[in-house]
Amino acid sequence: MATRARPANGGKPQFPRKRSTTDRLQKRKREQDEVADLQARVNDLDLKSTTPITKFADLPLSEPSAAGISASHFTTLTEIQAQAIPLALKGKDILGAAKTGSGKTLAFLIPVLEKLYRAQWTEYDGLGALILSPTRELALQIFDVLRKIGRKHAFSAGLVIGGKAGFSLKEEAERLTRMNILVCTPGRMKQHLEQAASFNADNLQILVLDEADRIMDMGFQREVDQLVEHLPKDRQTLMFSATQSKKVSDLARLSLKDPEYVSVHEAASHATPTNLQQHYIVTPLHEKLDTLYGFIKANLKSKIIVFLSSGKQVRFAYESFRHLQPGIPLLHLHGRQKQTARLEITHRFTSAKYSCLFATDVVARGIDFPAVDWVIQADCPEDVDTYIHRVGRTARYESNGKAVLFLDPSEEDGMLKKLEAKKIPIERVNVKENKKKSIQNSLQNMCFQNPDLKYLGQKAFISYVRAIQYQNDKSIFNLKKLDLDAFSKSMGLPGTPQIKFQKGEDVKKLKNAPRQGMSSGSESEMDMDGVKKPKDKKKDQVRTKYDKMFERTNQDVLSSHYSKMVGKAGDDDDEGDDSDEDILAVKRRLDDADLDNEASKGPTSNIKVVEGLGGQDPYVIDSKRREKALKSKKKMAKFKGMPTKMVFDDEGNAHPLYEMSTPADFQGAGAADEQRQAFVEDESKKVLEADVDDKERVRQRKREKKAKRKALERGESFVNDGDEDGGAPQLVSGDDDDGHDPIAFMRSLPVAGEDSDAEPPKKKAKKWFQQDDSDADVDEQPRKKQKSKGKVFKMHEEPETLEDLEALATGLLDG
Ligand SMILES: Nc1ncnc2c1ncn2[C@@H]1O[C@H](COP(=O)(O)OP(=O)(O)OP(=O)(O)O)[C@@H](O)[C@H]1O
Repeated sequence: MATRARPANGGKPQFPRKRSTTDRLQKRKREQDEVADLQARVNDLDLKSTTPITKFADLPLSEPSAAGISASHFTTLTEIQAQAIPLALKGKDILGAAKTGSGKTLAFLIPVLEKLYRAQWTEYDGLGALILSPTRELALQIFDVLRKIGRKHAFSAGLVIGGKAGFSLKEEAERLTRMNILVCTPGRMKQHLEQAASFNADNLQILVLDEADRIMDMGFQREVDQLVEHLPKDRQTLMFSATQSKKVSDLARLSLKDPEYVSVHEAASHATPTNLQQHYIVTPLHEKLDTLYGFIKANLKSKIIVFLSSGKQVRFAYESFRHLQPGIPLLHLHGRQKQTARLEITHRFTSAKYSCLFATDVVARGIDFPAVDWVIQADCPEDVDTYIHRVGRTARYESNGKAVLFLDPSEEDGMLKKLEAKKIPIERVNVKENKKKSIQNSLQNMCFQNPDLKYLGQKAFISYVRAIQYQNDKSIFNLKKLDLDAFSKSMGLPGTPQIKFQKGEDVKKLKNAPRQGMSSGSESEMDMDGVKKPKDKKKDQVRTKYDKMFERTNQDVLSSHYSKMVGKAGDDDDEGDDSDEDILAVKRRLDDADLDNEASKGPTSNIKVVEGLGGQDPYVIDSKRREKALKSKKKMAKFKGMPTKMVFDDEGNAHPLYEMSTPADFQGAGAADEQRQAFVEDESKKVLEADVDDKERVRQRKREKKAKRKALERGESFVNDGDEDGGAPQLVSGDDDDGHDPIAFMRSLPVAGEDSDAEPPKKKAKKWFQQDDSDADVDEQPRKKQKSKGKVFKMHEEPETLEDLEALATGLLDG
């Protein structure tokens, strides 16, 4: 423990000597000289020099920046950095384009720090730099890099990404008034500028748009236009993306002045990194999940991102694969999860060695997960730009990576033409016969046992079909060419869900309307060809007992009978998507609320009569006590007596278990003995069927218990997702905005590297696919060489909640 030395002046406390005015003036003079010298070096920079700058040390940078860069172990400039930084230091507006993973973040962060340093920006000068990112994850990542390289500067920096777990707008605004640099998403920033009176950006020196094409597209159009109105026109503007557009309208919207277009890879033969191997597989839609599962099983010792088209697709794939326990930690990420869950999952995937992350395009752009081996696009991307960004999550900087695109036969021609036109080198491969695995039966089983999973599957199916229907590029996406019945079956669903579409929707608009879901407005509805109604199908198909039982359990979600019964649709959809309500949101409800309603409809006197349920005597409310009793489920249960068992026919109508037939019907149905015989046979068959069912359930429990025992024997912590008695695991969806406990969800997540899902593979996985033309195996490349190079992105001391983030935001950048 450190001890304090006795002061030499006999114990009198010593205070630091107050700096005299002369000292202060001298210090200020020194700083001004330094800045003047720096500015002179910047002015002397020869942009046309034939010997380009290759080292950070050769750039005219301030001491704090140089120290921060060096402490972050960056020494050599990447191409985009070498070209963009000198121009930006000279104050030019820039449109920067370079392949994914080529170091664009530093290309704009260094000029930001330098601009404010040379302007001798202080805490009293307010907001000096604004950096916009299209997603929260990317904003956080940029903020993180800023903290690293800006650690020696004295600027304050903040992260403004909104989210429910964060501060209120007012609290956030108070903190933001003290910030010099803000990294933010456009929507939240616009809110601040409009609603927080104390907050202004009148002094802003520099504006940066990362993933500029995305920020400028119609999804953010309103936010960006309104935000820009609050910014001074005489600022510097930097725009970067791997798929940069030079749209004149965009430049005008941002009032760029003679921007320099820096496109380092424009002349390159390919638009994607050279160290990226790209393949595609033609797999019919109904085999997609099988192919995906087969792929994951064959690559257990890998870090994989699987892109799917919607949050619901992601959740279904994640939940169903989780129950199949492929032997690799599974994670999932989509935009409707709570902020804390998103951060937690990002963090886990970042630090995982082997893991498979199912994700939507929320992580398609900019995110720098270290050492990703594979990017799988299980759902075809909406356009080539999205393709480029998705595959860019691997093969970053100097590391290698592989990408596989799954295409339905109907998508193949259209997509390949588009990829070719944008200089994407992609090769066809086929799945090896012995690596094919059908999981349809397992999924069917799981959906049968777990209505939540089936419900999720139905929603995933609907969201997929809707996404295809609303895709703009009809040369690739054609709903009529997809076998939707087979797709639904492959997901383990009992029938093909019926879907209604809204006319005249635009997919981008829908995608960017987070809380409005996929439908909007009051446009008329139409049924689409190719999506059969379950009823039509039933007629010409022999239905098994399983089909019947599926349909029966289906009633809580799909039958109109139930919607009539409860009168109102109440969706408990965690994703807040009301678009499915017409078909999916019906909840079986016959509770106190109904009784309340009934009571309120009673006679006008103060005696109210509630009809007894199931033909019971009416319950007379003639006193306060009785009225109160009405609100107690327990008391009413006594009054209700024994429940009556009802059965539902195929149309969803309820009947008593045994119904009396009329004498005419009875006589018309044949001799009494024959009827009795038929009845006995029928009932015996049902008992036998139920027996098979029960046995299967018992077998399933035994399997689960065995798995649990084995896991314990191996010394792994076993996460029991199921109920106490070993029943089927239930979905835990607390990660979403549905008010469930997110912690419960997080605990159910496999922990990278030590997960119960993650049985260590017994054998080394073999190559999973073969090349189309030669039948030769595609080499499984060794994992990235880069890992040992010390450039692994770490979020060790990183904030995990918005509170943490904000705590950081209020601090200075010094490390
Ligand atoms: N000069 C450098 N030296 C070494 N590594 C670098 C350098 N510049 C960037 N990197 C590393 O390269 C990786 C990719 O950088 P960055 O995230 O900035 O790429 P990007 O071009 O923005 O990619 P994307 O288009 O996907 O957003 C990061 O891990 C970063 O740390």
